[in-house]
Amino acid sequence: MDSSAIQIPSRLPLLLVNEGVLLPGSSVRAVVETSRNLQLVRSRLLRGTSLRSTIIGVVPNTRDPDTEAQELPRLHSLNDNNNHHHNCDDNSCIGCLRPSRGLFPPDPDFTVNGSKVLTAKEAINGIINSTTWEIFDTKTAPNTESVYFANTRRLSPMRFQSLLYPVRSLVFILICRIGTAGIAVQVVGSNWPKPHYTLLITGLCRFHILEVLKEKPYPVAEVEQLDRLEQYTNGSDAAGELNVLSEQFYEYAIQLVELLDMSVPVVAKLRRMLDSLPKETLPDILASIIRTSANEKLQVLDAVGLEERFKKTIPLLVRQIEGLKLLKKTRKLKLDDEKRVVTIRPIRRNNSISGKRFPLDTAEEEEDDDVDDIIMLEKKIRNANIPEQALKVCMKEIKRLKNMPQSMPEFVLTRNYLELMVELPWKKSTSDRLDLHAARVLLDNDHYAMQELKKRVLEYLAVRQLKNNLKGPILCFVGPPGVGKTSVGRSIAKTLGREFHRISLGGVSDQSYIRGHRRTYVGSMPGRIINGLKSVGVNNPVFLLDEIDKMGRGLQGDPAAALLEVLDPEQNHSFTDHYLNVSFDLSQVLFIATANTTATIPPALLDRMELIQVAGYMQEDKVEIALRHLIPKQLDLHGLTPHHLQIPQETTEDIISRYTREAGVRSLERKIAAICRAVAVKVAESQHRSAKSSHLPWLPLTLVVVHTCLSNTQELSFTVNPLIVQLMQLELLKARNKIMNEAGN
Ligand SMILES: Nc1ncnc2c1ncn2[C@@H]1O[C@H](COP(=O)(O)OP(=O)(O)OP(=O)(O)O)[C@@H](O)[C@H]1O
Repeated sequence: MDSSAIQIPSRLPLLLVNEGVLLPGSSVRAVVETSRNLQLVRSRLLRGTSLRSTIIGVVPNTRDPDTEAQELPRLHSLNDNNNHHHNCDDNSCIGCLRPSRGLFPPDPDFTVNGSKVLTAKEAINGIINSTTWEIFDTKTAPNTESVYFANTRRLSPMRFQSLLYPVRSLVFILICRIGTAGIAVQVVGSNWPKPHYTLLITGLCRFHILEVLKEKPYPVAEVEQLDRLEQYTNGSDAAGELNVLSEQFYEYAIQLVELLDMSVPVVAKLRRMLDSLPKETLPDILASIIRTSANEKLQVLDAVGLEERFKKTIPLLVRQIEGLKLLKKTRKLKLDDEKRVVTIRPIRRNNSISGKRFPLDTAEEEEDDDVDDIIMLEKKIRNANIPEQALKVCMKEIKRLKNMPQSMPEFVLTRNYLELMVELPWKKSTSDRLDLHAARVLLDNDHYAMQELKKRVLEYLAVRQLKNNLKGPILCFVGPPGVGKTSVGRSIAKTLGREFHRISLGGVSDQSYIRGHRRTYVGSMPGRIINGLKSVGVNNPVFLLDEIDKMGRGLQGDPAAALLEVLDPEQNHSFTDHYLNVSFDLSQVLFIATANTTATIPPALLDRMELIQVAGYMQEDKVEIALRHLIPKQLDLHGLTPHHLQIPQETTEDIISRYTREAGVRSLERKIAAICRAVAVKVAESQHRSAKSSHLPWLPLTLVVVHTCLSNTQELSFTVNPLIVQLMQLELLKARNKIMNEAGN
């Protein structure tokens, strides 16, 4: 920005900023939430209509008081006698430099000259170096009139010295009165958590406060614009040195840019700026770009003289260049080390991958890892036995992935898709164990009764044994809840030695549940069939489509229609999931469906299935099922053994007749589980005692217990290990009484 062309108003409203330093030619965001600053935004920036009204003076390192009642920090402490920060009786002391930037509290980190008492020479050198200090003769004339050298920057060093030498007992006070005039290019307001504005301000030029005109509702000051071109070009003495400095600075700036990655747009822009902008503006711009502390920026801001500004920024620039060089070197060493150690990863960067390098941060490392990952993924795809058509699609996607920046959301989507493709069991299957005799034994062991169903299942298995690739009917078990339809499905998988996967269809009303979403959807996923195949890891599992009669039909398509394709042996060898978008052969999958009724199954679906009715059980069947299957199963599930709990046949009958009313045995199983839980608690409590009293003989004790674990308080009899009885205090009492009575009789 050519500051010579800028003419700022002579009166500027002041924005007091405690954090951040705005340098001419750069932009900062400032949060405005204090009283005077808020007033400035509201009455000046938001109301003003002209371009001039958007120009404000930004005074750095100055805290605006929270309320208007509090006093404004001194922006211009010309008449301050008390600022002398120590009582100096030393005759050799001609003055003190207060290391504050003039405003309160003093900034302890500001160490231009330190807070020490200066010798005359030091003081003069200090003053000559800085063009922004004020000199007070505190003893002779402590008032504003005494500010004789207020605007010292215009004085040549020689003249300055001659003015200083005759003066004794001076106090030098460094006052921050340099600010940056800036244009507020954006104002964003919010009321949460409290009213505040965020301003985006672009710096125009430095200014110098001459006088604060008013303090309320916001400070306005008479200012003098500082950055003017004639200041740079005039003064032929300095021009030679200035030229050298500016050339030197330019070279360093070029060096810095060369260390950065030109493919990053901001860097390319900076490179162009270096050539097109007047060299005088570069220190400010670069100081705001490179890594500098707030204090360093303040020092650059204070350096009104161009020579001084170059001198202040060159070391900062050099420091940044050295830092970048070191970073590059260490990164290179690290890469070399990796190459040496990991010999199995010879290709670190595929030529076809457009390398986007960000040497300033860790992006490069991350990207390298990513490139490795993609190469690994490609390898996995090639080894995954994927059919030709699907492989083509995968390779196309891999190609896209390589050219895609990893920050793109699609990168993750494509990667997930490819990982699914790798994981799918395209050609992986288990070999069937088709031994009819063993199958019969297994089915009998797992399930009592169900003769009709078992017969049909065995027939089905027999046909499969004879004809291996049977495009068989889909079995559908229909019967009331809890009659063992699901568990027979599981047994069939076990008999065949296949993986088992249950897909619950109850309440499903969206066809994407079966067939997946198209990948264009946000959060798209494959359907349950493909998901199931991925989780079992083989292409010939037993899929149990549970509750097929309870599918709904919603706005998102009919899931039953999607199932038609899945269940039709003529079609399902090329089932296409929307997410996958390539066909998958489902012909090896054994589908079994279950339903409570056929009334709600769509006819087209019904037509594709062979129905096997499973009737409800009689009381005797239930007792047998409980004794043979449910009680041992529940004991096992609760970590109990018959040593802990025995439920006699009469009790089981009692539970069935008094506590359950159902066609199946699910409720019966729940009651048995409730009893097991109650006993399990006692067993757990007795564990520490059991070690001591394990020698106790088993007593065949019939105990009458009122089991609260059952829903009402009918009396049931169980045979429980006396060890547990000991802990069931109430019950124990009753048991003792009973034994006593029996003994008495
Ligand atoms: N004949 C049987 N032999 C052994 N256990 C059985 C028998 N019938 C049912 N069960 C048991 O009953 C419980 C419930 O069975 P399952 O969940 O298979 O019922 P379902 O008919 O699928 O019910 P729903 O229609 O509600 O899904 C299971 O623990 C199962 O082992």
